[in-house]
Amino acid sequence: MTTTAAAESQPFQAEVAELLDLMVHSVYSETDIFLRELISNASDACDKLRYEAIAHPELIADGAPPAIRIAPDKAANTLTVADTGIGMDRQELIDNLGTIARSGTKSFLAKLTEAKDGANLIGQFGVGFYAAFMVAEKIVVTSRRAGSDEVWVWTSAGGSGFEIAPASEEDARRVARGTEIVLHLKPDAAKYLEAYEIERIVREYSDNIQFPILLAAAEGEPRQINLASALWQRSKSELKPEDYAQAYKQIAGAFDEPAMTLHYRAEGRQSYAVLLFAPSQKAFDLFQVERKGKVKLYVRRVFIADDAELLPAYLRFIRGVIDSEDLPLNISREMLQNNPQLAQIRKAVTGRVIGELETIGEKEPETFAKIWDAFGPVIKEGLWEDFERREKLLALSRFTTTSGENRSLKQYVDDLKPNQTEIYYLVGDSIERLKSNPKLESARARGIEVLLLTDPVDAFWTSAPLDFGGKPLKSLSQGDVDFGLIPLTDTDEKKDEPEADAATTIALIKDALGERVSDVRASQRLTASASCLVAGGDARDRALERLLAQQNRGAVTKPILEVNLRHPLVAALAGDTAQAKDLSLLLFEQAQILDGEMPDDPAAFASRLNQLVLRGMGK
Ligand SMILES: Nc1ncnc2c1ncn2[C@@H]1O[C@H](COP(=O)(O)OP(=O)(O)OP(=O)(O)O)[C@@H](O)[C@H]1O
Repeated sequence: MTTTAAAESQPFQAEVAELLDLMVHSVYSETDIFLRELISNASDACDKLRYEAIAHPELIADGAPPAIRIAPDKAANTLTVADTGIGMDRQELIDNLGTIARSGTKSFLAKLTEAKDGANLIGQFGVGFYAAFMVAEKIVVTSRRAGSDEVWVWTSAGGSGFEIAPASEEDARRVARGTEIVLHLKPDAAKYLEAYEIERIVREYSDNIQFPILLAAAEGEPRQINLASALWQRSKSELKPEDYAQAYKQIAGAFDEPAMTLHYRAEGRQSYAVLLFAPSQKAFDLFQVERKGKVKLYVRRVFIADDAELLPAYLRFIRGVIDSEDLPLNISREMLQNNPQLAQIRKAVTGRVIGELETIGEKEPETFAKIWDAFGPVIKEGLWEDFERREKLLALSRFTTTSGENRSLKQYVDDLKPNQTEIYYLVGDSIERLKSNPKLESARARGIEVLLLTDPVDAFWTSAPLDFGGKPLKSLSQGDVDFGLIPLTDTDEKKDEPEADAATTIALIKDALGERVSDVRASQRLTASASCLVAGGDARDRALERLLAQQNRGAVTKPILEVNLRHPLVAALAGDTAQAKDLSLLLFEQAQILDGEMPDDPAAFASRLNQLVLRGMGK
């Protein structure tokens, strides 16, 4: 019995209350995961104790090895999961089991509300401990922080809050170190009291937990039901794909299958074991500002840190473990950043990951397409950040182009048109919009492939001068393009239409547009449309400018208006000086709209258009 005299009620943080409400009232098919989450927390707690004990060996002076104990009690209808790990003091119980200290919680909850089966999302987000409320109507957590005399009891039946109280003597005696979690099961969760069910779940989800998991059923001695070895230390030959899949799910807390598994041991100047995975599904927090990595650092099987920046930020979707034989165990988390040995490991492992992705790209294009689909926009951040590996990352990249999907630059270069010396691209918001962009017309008439780039990061990496295989990348909305030497394939291009008089027409338009543009010139890009806007040769691409302007970073420079001298509207302009100003403005505004921009004065645009239409109708 716990003493209730000093019990204190505390409310849950609003997000927790909302989450619990969702868990209790929605029917999730995969309730089994609650056990995985509790075991994973228990294992983390054992990891943390081992780490703290390096500097404070007195914490484990009792000699009790870290372990996890699962005890079903049919008579009491309770399931207990206990560990001899780090434990929690009063404040930690309040903070850790009453709040969710994670950015993105709000948007996650909104998604969870919409989703039919939230289990997958729960896995992505890791609601962790709270998953236990799917099967329990009441949870009692008794915990002793390692080295402390105090033991505290946290009790909650879900709802809006929990109680916190000091433990009774009896409870305190029982919990010598670590955390004991007692689940008072809901009537429909009685199956979790069966030893075979518990064993099944542990085998399925938690076999690779490093610490022994003991099952203490009513009859007989407690027995170990997991393998309790660090999988990454085992040799590849004894492991099956299922073992890896399970290790991935357990290490990453994920539900999907790994799309890439990389397991090796480096020997030489440094020895370390590497077990890394690429998920096949996107994590919800991939684009958060912190861009934190998720590869765990171990030193000789002892967990050291969750995010030791073992890979560059553009590989932050990779999950897994690196276990070093050489780093000092007492390396502080602060020292990790400047450690030269770690820098070497980082460099070598980054190279291996990229190499493995290359191999998958060549040998298993379908798997690679999955990885690229989920993480391409992240990998492309490397084109901007990792100068050293830019060439390799460009070779890895896949693009939607005017010729198809999932095209590599190698394929692009293999299919160059005669006399084509550049790789063309266009940056914009959506593939559909880009496909109808007039700037593609002349390229299309020559069968020239154009990369259609729609990820926000595309505007950035393309702003640096780049080439692939000696062919520079060139934007179709920036500077001059000259397709003159590339033969036409589309005979529709109106080569023999009469051209408007260039000098007069351009002078008229320039005069009409004044300060709106930096220049007006005859276009090489257009065949069917009348006009388009481009950036000057040394100005930023217009898509990047728009993006920066939206974030109030950098002013928008004046564009260049290109006109198609064979277009009847442009031809008409020179012959009708009375209407030249309206027609010029219309050419400018049309071009803005085609780029996804609003004309500066939409009402004036509409009225101008109406007048011209009426005139055309002879009214
Ligand atoms: N058995 C335990 N021993 C010690 N601390 C624990 C234990 N269980 C939970 N905690 C603490 O409570 C926190 C919240 O746990 P919870 O499972 O909700 O999320 P998490 O483990 O941080 O996230 P995730 O589930 O995504 O790994 C943990 O970070 C840990 O600090």
